[in-house]
Amino acid sequence: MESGDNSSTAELMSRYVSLELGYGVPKDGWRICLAHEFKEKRKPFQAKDVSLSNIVEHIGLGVRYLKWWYKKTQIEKKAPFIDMFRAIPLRQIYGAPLGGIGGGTITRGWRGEFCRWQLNPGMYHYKTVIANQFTVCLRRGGQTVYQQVLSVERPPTLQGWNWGYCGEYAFYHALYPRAWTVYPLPGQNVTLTCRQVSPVIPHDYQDSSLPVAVFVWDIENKNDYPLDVSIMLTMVNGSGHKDDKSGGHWNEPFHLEKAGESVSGVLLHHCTTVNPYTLCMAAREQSDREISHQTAFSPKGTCGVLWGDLIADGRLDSPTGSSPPTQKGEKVAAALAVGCPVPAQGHNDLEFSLAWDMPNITFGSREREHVRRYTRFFGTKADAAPSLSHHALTHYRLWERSIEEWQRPILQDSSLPSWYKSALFNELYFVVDGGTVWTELPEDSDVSGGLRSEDGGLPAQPAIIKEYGRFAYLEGQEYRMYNTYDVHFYASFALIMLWPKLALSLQYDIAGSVVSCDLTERLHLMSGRNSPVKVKNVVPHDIGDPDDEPWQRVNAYLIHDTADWKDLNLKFVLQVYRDFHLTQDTQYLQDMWPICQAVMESEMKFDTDGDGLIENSGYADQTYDGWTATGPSAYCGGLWLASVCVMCKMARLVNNEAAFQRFRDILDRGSAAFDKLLWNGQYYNYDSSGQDLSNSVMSDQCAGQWFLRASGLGDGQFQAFPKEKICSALKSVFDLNVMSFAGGQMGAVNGMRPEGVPDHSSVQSDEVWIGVVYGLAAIMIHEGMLEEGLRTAEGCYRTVWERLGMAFQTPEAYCEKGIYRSLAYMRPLSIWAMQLALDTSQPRDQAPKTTTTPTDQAPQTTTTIQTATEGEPGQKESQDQGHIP
Ligand SMILES: CC(C)CCC[C@@H](C)[C@H]1CC[C@H]2[C@@H]3CC=C4C[C@@H](O[C@@H]5O[C@H](CO)[C@@H](O)[C@H](O)[C@H]5O)CC[C@]4(C)[C@H]3CC[C@]12C
Repeated sequence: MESGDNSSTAELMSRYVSLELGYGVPKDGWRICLAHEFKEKRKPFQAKDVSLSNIVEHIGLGVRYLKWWYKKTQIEKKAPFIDMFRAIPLRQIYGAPLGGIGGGTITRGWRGEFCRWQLNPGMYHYKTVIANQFTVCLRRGGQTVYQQVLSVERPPTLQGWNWGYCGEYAFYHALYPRAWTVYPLPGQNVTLTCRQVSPVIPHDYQDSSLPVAVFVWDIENKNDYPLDVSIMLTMVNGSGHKDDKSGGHWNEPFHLEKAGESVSGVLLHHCTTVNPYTLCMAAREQSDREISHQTAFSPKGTCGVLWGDLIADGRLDSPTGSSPPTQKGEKVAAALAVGCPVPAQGHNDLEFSLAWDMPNITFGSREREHVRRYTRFFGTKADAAPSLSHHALTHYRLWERSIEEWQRPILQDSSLPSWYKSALFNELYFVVDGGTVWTELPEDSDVSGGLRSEDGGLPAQPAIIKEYGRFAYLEGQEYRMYNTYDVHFYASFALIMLWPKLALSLQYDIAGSVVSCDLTERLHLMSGRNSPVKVKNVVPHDIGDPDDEPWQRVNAYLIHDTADWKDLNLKFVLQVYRDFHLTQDTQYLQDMWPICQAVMESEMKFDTDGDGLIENSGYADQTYDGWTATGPSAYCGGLWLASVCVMCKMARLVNNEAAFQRFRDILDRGSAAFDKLLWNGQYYNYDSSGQDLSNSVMSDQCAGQWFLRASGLGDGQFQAFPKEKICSALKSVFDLNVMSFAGGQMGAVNGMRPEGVPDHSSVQSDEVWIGVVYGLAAIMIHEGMLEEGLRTAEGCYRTVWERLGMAFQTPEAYCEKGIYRSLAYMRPLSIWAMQLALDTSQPRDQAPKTTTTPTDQAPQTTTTIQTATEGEPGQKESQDQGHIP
């Protein structure tokens, strides 16, 4: 296996002309020269990309969607949860987002721009605010010798500033949740390294919730004379939205001293009627640092006055007091400068923080007010920006230590390739930048669906949600539904391994929704039929649209009636047991067991012929919602058998012998039917319809086995599939879907014909789903096919991050040529399943121990996974065998 392989990084860095490597920049990560241009420019999937036969098949949906879209956008004046007519065009600009989990995000581009905003929960606004910049000022002997905006842009506005930093001199390096930009200053013998740190810390449920980030500027002076160096941060009050001009915004300087540490800066009060917030830039006071500010300036025209102010003496001179509120139509900005001396041939550094305090939020319906998680530590009064900044500036070194301890075992593992290390950490951006919200559970809310624990239901306020809050993230920035469950199945590995309490909290919410119903009838666009929004005892598709009232109104998705989807209930059962296996939380298992029984009972109706195996219903009734399955299928049938298998396991754990016997019998009969109806000697057929394409090779055919393995099952007593058949199926997928597709360089196509041509029969069978590919790679690793697994996943990483310029916006899908679908998508978080597979399948003394503890009671940084596989008794295994009282 290659280690430290950077062949394609070489392409991304080919225009870099300097030899400088910056200060403290790690070896592994995603690295790109600021002058790089991606050659390939892909387009979003549109109706015109649909083949004639698929147009004919989807004509009804197309017409119904158009009517629905018109009503939504033109009459209700709302944004559709999926806007098929206004896909986000590809901008190959994004870098690591700023901020912790669930407090809103501001994404910076890899060239330093502030360009993607999610301050209103779940709602994205893509706009580069050009006045938001860092500027450097170098002074020698009391004279300014160099002043430069650290941006390669040359905008038509702000002409009084010195733009156009030469991109060939600088590079960006992301290893999320940190990122570095290295700027050698041409002709100055000075190199600046900006390190961006966000508090995204596994097993930490406090600082990880904070809406803050820190920028540490390291200044290296290679001259044999000293310099005075100032860095200025300019920020507009707002996000480039039309609200910025709505009037009433105002700024004020602040100073806060606490526990012997002082910070000062500027507060930018953004006084909108909906979700007002305060943005705050600050710096820590130290003896040889000079902090100065400009409370307010107008970010239009040349802005030469501000520029001249800094150039004069390396500091800013502001009028005292706060600025008057803006007039309608007017924008305001503020600036903060920090300066320090840098000795000859020496170093110094400057620290800035950026915080945004929006403690109370409403979603699109404006029906309820929610409070964000961080208010537990910083209050709900909307006055927390100074203390958030103080906390960030005095704690970021601790955060970094925790991040380093967590990442170190993986980064130092020389058996792992460099691209994988980048993929693993950088894909994690979506936990934060997935429109994520993390709120407190309101005192009056009842997640039990009305059936109280004393009646055998869930607690109204489950302890996990009470203590750790409520968590939701979008299916994708373009597919605006929270916690889309069929997709979360893949992505959930990141949460359960890194923030297991959030994973369990989400499960309690889903469980609550299972026992609830909303019998309002509505039109489902694919079938054209009316049916209820949500019926009882089935898992919802999603927990709602942030532009409506999530948790309150679930199932924003109305393409299909998902009450009849075959995968959702099974994915709940599989996650429950995997989560229990990884956390050993017996209360969780006890609470979820009746819900698992209920959803399995609902699922039984899909076994219409009583052979122990469920059947698909002849439409796209599962996560591949554009790919029809008829009769027993490899995907849903496999998930079913795996679920029945874990029901056996859980029945044993809860000491329910009758349930064990029942599920054991189903497993025996179902396995035989699965084998008979789907096994073709080499792999499991896509479905058993007997139609022309039913023997397509599906890359995801072993998803059930994947979850069994991730749960320490799949062998011995709790086995659902013969090992040799799984291995043969994976080999077929590798040979056909991976190696016979796009020269083996783009991951695995969803569906492949046995003769080696992609299955073009549906709009999704010839797509590559990046999250599915990472999951497939995980199964391969579990089954001992490490080389193949890495090779498979590498194709996706290199395609997305190095070829297509989709860093920090990994899409759901791409085709071999030309198009992609749904940018910034949840599913690719499944890369963490690869890490789980590596952790559990490597010899124990060499395994990088990186994931979760069984109890996870206290915030931790580095952790150890303690799992054992079935038939390989260990301490954990003996725990699993024990009954739960
Ligand atoms: C008459 C016209 C000229 C032709 C119109 C054809 C189109 C109406 C359809 C062709 C392709 C369809 C889309 C394919 C994929 C979709 C994704 C889906 O949402 C989520 O997708 C995930 C899979 O990627 C799934 O796992 C999640 O659970 C879903 O939430 C929503 C539908 C659609 C956009 C689909 C809609 C119709 C077409 C554009």
